[in-house]
Amino acid sequence: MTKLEPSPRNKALAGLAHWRHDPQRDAITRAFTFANFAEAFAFMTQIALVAERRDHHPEWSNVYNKVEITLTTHDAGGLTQRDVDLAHEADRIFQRFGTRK
Ligand SMILES: C[C@H](O)[C@H](O)[C@H]1CNC2=NC(N)=NC(=O)C2=N1
Repeated sequence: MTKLEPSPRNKALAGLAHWRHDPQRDAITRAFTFANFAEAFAFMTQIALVAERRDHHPEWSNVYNKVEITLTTHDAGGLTQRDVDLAHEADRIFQRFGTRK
């Protein structure tokens, strides 16, 4: 998997409104907020299963009801389609949590 060139990358970023791109690392980050820790951890569990199935894993942190996810492809040294796909999957999973504040 090769790094996305600027033009396709910017096109992909336009479809990921809640994610911010760090050009230094060529990584994308989004913070997710939930009603409580149980919801946040349930979200993480679902992401973890997808990540393991795809062999593509997030950098993330959790503080109580917040989960911050950073996606980049370590093998490629930057953003690839795998990150874009996982970001969309995270957005889709998040939509199923109706209890967020
Ligand atoms: C050996 C294994 O397939 C690789 O190390 C995978 C695992 N998960 C990964 N996850 C991410 N985000 N980037 C990678 O380059 C990556 N590589």
